[in-house]
This record gives sequence, structure tokens and C-alpha cells, in this order.
Amino acid sequence: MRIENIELRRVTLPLVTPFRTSFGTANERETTLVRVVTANAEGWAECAAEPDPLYSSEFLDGADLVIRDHLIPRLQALGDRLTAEHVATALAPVKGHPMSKAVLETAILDAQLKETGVSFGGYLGAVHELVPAGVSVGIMDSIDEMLDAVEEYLAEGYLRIKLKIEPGWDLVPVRAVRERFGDDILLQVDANTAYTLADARHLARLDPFDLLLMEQPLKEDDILGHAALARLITTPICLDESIESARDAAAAISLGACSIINVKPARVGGYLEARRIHDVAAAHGVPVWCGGMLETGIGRAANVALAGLPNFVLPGDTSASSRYYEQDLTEPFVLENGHLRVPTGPGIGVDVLPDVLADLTSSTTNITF
Ligand SMILES: CSCC[C@@H](NC(=O)CCC(=O)O)C(=O)O
Ligand SMILES: [Mg+2]
Repeated sequence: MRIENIELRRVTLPLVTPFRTSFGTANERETTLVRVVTANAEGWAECAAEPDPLYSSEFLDGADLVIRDHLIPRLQALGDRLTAEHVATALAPVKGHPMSKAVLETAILDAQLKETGVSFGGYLGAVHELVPAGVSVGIMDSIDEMLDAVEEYLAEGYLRIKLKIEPGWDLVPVRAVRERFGDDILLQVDANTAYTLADARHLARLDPFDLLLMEQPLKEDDILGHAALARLITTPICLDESIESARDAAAAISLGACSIINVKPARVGGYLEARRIHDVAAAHGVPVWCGGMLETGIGRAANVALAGLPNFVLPGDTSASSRYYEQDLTEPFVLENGHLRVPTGPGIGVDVLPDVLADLTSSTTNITF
């Protein structure tokens, strides 16, 4: 595929409500969009890196620099040999930076699929037309405020509730949700690495609440700690930040560090590695679900397609656009009986709204090939 140019575009979208996790509070989503232009198509993707290196070591300004100065030159060196399937190998000499690599691979894949008229779901192997939607509920100032939010999401039709937790906000909110909404709703928690193995006895006090899973309780590099914790609690452990590759997934599963995996294409370098993780997990009988990084409709479209693969058996953080945005960069994703519809058009199957894009763009960098 011959790329004519790649455009990096910084955009900022206000969030409908602040989103607080154990590592901070977000009031807006700032991201870098990548547009890959060929003679016959343009591919789009968004970078999941946050402005600050708090979810992982990547951060947005660093991603821009790595993309511009260290990754794109390696893609230019491929010339006409460049296809989406070549990207990971071409970028492998650059250590780390999976989110920067993912946004390039995804935008190139989108352009490639638009040229060939194949959808993301068709290319990745989606077997479902609709995928079940869960929703992530942030840490809030009061239990009542959190319960009101959960009530609203359940009324909208979300099929699974995920509560962000941290020391001091864990047992009480979980107990409150169970007491208010009963034992039948699918409920899970996400600690974003906020605990240590010394908290095992405390975390075991969540066991009676029949949670679907406990996501990333310990530090991202503490695989053995998660394996030890798994022997001390009955709630299934799900890993997020710890899994950056199919190799990580195989090791974590083999060591008993997790029995469920949150698959985030951005965290693992792109959708091709995400599919490999899906396949490794399936081979071990380990279910996966699609995680989220507050994607706009651009990234959301690709995530929903991925969530259509057969081993994505748990509702993902694939919420409707309205969970985060008053105005999305694409036509909004809306719930249909608690599900999102997998786009069927070529590539990601959604179009960026030009007027909205222009309004939200703060800078543009163009790199010719
Ligand atoms: C800003 S928090 C992003 C990472 C977090 N993501 C979510 O909680 C879901 C966000 C979403 O709905 O996209 C996670 O650790 O799983
Ligand atoms: Mg998580």
C-alpha cells in the first residue's frame, strides 16, 4: 500500500462528567488522531495515551514525538511493501510504546481495509453483529452519588457494572450496589494497581459479593503477586495493565495470575496482537472482554468490531458514546437492548464528522511519505 501522507491531529473532547480512578480524575479526553492518506482511502485511528503517564508509562506528548521521530521513519523505509501486517515487525526495534505503535497500525489497517472494502469485524473474525455493553463507574464523592449513577446506567440498559475501587472505596460501594440492586446484576471492580499483596485479607472481604472479577488489583509488573493473591481470594482475577502481549498473556495464565483478561488493543500494540491474545486465552479456556480508554467513536468502532470475536464472552467497557461525550467525533454509538452494533462498512465503518473535528482540533502535523 502506498501512503501519501500521515496527519497527526490533537483534539480535546469534554467529558459529560468527571471520571475518577485510583490514579486520578479526568474531566476531558485529549488525544492524538492519526489520519493515513493513500490515493484511494484515508484511515483513522486514535491514540489511547493519556496526557499524563499515570495509567501506563506512555503519555500523549511523548507518543507524538515517538510516532513522528522514531516510528514513522521506520514505516517510510518499507516503501510500497508497507501493509498493516508489516507494521509490528517494522516497529519492533523500538522498545515499548505500544499505544504509539497501535495507533499507527490501526490507521494503516483502516486505510487498507477501506481500499479493499473489508470491514474491521470481517477482517478480525467477528462472529456477532451485536456485542453486550458494560459500563465503568468512577470513584465518586458519595455512595449516594454512585448509586444514582448506577441506577441511571442500569435504566439505560447496560448489562454489566464495573466499579472503580481504591483503598477506602471498595467494600462499602460494592456492598451498597448489592444491597440496592440485588445479586443478579453483573458486577465487577477495577483497582488499577492500587493494592498490594499485603491487602489480600482485605480484598478477600469482597468474595461474598459474587463479583464477576477483580481487575488489576496489584502493580502491573507483579505477576507472581497476582498468582499468590489468586490462591487467597475466590473472586476471579482479571489482568489489564499487566498484559502487553500474547506472550504476557500466556505467562500470566500459566502462572495462575489471572483467569480472565481485559483486552485493550491500544495497550498491546494494536488489533493484530489483541487478536493473538484472544486466541491464546481461548486456547487456555480463559474468557476475555474488550477494555476501553474512553475512545471516541473512531476507536470505539474498532473496539466493538474486536468485541465481536468468539472468546469475547463477557460484556466489555464498550459503552455508548453518551457515557462520556455530549458530542462524539462520529455519529454516536447508541445502546440497543444493552448492546452495541458492530459496524459493517469498510474499515472501521464510521466517518469522522468534519465540522466537529475542526471545532475540537488544537494542532495538526502533516508528514509526507
Ligand atoms: C482513564 S481510565 C482508562 C483505563 C480504564 N478504563 C475503564 O475503566 C473504561 C473506560 C471506558 O469506558 O472506555 C481501565 O483501567 O480499564
Ligand atoms: Mg482496567
